[in-house]
Amino acid sequence: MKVPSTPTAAESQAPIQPCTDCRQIDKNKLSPMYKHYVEVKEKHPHSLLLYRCGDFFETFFQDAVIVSRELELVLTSKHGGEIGRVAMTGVPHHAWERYTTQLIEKGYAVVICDQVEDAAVAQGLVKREVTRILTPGTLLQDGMLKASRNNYLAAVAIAKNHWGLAYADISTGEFLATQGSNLEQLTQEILRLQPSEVLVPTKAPDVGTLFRPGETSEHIPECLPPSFCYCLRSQSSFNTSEARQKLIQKFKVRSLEGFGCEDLPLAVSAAGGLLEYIEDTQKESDVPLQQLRTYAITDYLILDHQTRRNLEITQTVRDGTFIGSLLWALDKTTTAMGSRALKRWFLQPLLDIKGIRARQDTIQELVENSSLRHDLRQLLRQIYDLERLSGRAGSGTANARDLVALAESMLRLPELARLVTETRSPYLRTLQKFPSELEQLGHKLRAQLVESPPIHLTEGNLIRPGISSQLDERRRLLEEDLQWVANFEIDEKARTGIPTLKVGHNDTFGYYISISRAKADQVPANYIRKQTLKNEERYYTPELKEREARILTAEKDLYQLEYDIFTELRTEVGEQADAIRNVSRAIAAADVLCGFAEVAVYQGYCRPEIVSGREIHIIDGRHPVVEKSIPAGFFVPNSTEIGSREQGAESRDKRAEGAEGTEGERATVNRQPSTVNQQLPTTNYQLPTTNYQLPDLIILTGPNASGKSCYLRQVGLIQLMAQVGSFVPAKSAKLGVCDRIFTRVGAVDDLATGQSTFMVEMNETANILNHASPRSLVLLDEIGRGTATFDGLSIAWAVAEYLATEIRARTIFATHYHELNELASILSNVANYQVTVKELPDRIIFLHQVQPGGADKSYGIEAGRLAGLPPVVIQRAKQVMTQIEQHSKIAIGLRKSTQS
Ligand SMILES: Nc1ncnc2c1ncn2[C@@H]1O[C@H](COP(=O)(O)OP(=O)(O)OP(=O)(O)O)[C@@H](O)[C@H]1O
Repeated sequence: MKVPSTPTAAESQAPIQPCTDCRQIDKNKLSPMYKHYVEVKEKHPHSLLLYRCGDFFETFFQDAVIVSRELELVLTSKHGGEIGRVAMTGVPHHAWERYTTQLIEKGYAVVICDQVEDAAVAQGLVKREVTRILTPGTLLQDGMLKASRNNYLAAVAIAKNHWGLAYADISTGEFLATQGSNLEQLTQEILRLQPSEVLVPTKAPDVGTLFRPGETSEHIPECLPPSFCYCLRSQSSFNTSEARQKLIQKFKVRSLEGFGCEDLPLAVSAAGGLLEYIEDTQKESDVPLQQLRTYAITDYLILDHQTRRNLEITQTVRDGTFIGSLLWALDKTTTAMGSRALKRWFLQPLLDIKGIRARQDTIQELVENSSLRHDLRQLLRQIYDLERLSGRAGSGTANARDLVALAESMLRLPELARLVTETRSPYLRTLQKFPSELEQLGHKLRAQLVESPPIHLTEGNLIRPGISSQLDERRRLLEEDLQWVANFEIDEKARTGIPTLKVGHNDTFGYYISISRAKADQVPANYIRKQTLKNEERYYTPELKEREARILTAEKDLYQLEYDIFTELRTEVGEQADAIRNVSRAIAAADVLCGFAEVAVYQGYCRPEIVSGREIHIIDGRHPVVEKSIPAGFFVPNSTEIGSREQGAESRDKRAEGAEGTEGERATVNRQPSTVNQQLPTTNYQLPTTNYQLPDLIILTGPNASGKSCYLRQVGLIQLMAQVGSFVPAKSAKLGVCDRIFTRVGAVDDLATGQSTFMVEMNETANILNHASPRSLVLLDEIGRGTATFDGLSIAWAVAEYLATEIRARTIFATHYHELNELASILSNVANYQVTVKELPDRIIFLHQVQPGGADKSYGIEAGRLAGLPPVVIQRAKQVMTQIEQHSKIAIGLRKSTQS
């Protein structure tokens, strides 16, 4: 048991509560180590400072309070000089990465202040320096990053309604920038990227503050969603001309024209601000970034945050899990690079038909050539994360295991090239050639590094024999000394006649002669006692001590030499980082396409024909996730036909090109409901007189749980997958390229912004009506259900009418308002479809078949019965329904219309 030490005079006068804030204290009242701690902390007031003390990284004062709370560690205290006790908590030095990762995931920045000299030889206070600054967006360490996810650092520059955005993943080197003129777009872009940290320029004095997700500040512009980490940066680092200069210097170019951002001042400003931050945080390492790429948001299919969420691309809506998401069903990649690329592709689907076809051609070749696909997947499995490994080499943070993994992967490249020699498709052809220097480098690394090196770089055992004569010579001398120690044991056993005598070693006491206590009286006179244990006495002799000193020095020199050879190799790899990353991009793409081909074969997907028209023509489509989640053969396929190119659109195009066209082509048609139902509204819109081959808008009705939402999402997912380049779950498909996909599916209260379910629904609907075009695909599920029935029906009617006539977006509108079926008789580009059920006397059977025509019942009460509502409630609901059906005006109207 540890006996508490008697307090010194200073301690007994000190306040009982330990000091938990070092900002206001007199530093001169601190002992030297704490004084140094406070000085370092003053330079990094917004980060948690982990300060190396022996075998621990300690935190003190306010940081100790935070760290103990966040990591659930015991908060203790320690005497800190005249000031008295200081709050303290710490983590073992070998586990710092694990604890730091937890802190960073919680949105903190961490500064590591390590010992930079050997404590054993230090004169006075051990020298310590800041060796790393870790923030959520600037991580490079393998253990801190998720292999299948990019870790983006973003920077924004906002000027009134205009904005610039730059983002980089410093672990993979991607660096991109864009500019726009609508702040809502910036919000959506941030939501798409899900950055780990966003830099915001500010004039406020509190530069450096890191706001954790959910924390608010007047300095964070309102358009930036609160769920991210924001770091305030000085405005000066975002100054456009300085930013421009910084980019020019970094990439050694004359102008930014080649990057496509010479005329995008806000994009340049954000990119410059981002670069400066990387330089500030990565003090010792020069992070290799790829050249800046500029993009426009409109270069890709636009999916807003709600749509990505509703289509459950990366996680499910219900519980936010990966299992059950689209990527769960489709990710058959075998490398971390491929898995990240797949995610990126889904967040930026293509508009360019040629680009889509290039991906399709590759998948097709891999589908047709199954042995190639199989061999390729086998080979890719042996390739490590070249993208991140080369980044770590370039920034000087790679360890020897990283370089061995790099070497093994680079040595697979010739095999990869041989495998694809005969291939025709674009993505495989790029693998046919790779720079020969990479293979040579792979050979060199394999020849020089041992097969399984340790993680630490300063403990030797990194370099193979025969690489450096100097190294070999030192190893030989060290070996001799170690042999001397072994012989010394044998000799001493013989000399003393103690057969159990042993020569041992530990880090604290060095070499010693161990003798059991029973034989202690037999030790020779020249043995000097070193340590007494329960059953053992430990001794040394002057000659053993001398040998120990020699061994220590030899080891130190040897390790240093190995380290130097290693860092030379690492620098050489770093110089090839760009070339390695080019290869890794090609490998990642091939991996994604191989995975798509694999899914296509095993799930029976087809190659969709991508056309320039507006049609969405799917024969026997399936929902890729639902079909995987239910027993094979149980999913009922359904077809979809919407959005043919009507002649009116052609004449509109001609008008746009300057040809004649008159309003005469338009007429008010079918403005009365076809039935004589005066309860239903007429339309105020005009439609082209020409006949539509396919409807633009489908009203989809059907009972609860019949499969409406599933069908709706299935169409969205098929379109999305097709624009990513994947094959799709259908018998066949002919799809026009969409500019945007919108979904409005089952809203939930947005408690964070204080919006009700209905307001969320209306906001989302307004967004769709304000941005959709005839090229968009709009999927609406139960619009208007969050308010009173008649308000809801009226809104649903007006929204459907507006989409079909004013916007003419391809739309599927699932609803329980059967009254909307009337629209089809008023508007020629609207059609009714229903999901069918079979009605038996005592129950209904879900057929999940989508067929022409409108449903007239929702069987909601039946759904309630199946869900287990008490029979008395079901009975009462039936009575109420009968009453409503008899007396509701709309119901009366509908009855009249069917009778007439
Ligand atoms: N085509 C299909 N084949 C087989 N099962 C299906 C099909 N479509 C849907 N299902 C199953 O039916 C369930 C209910 O489907 P869904 O949620 O789409 O119904 P819904 O009509 O939207 O219901 P509600 O109107 O109550 O929201 C799904 O979870 C799925 O398991």
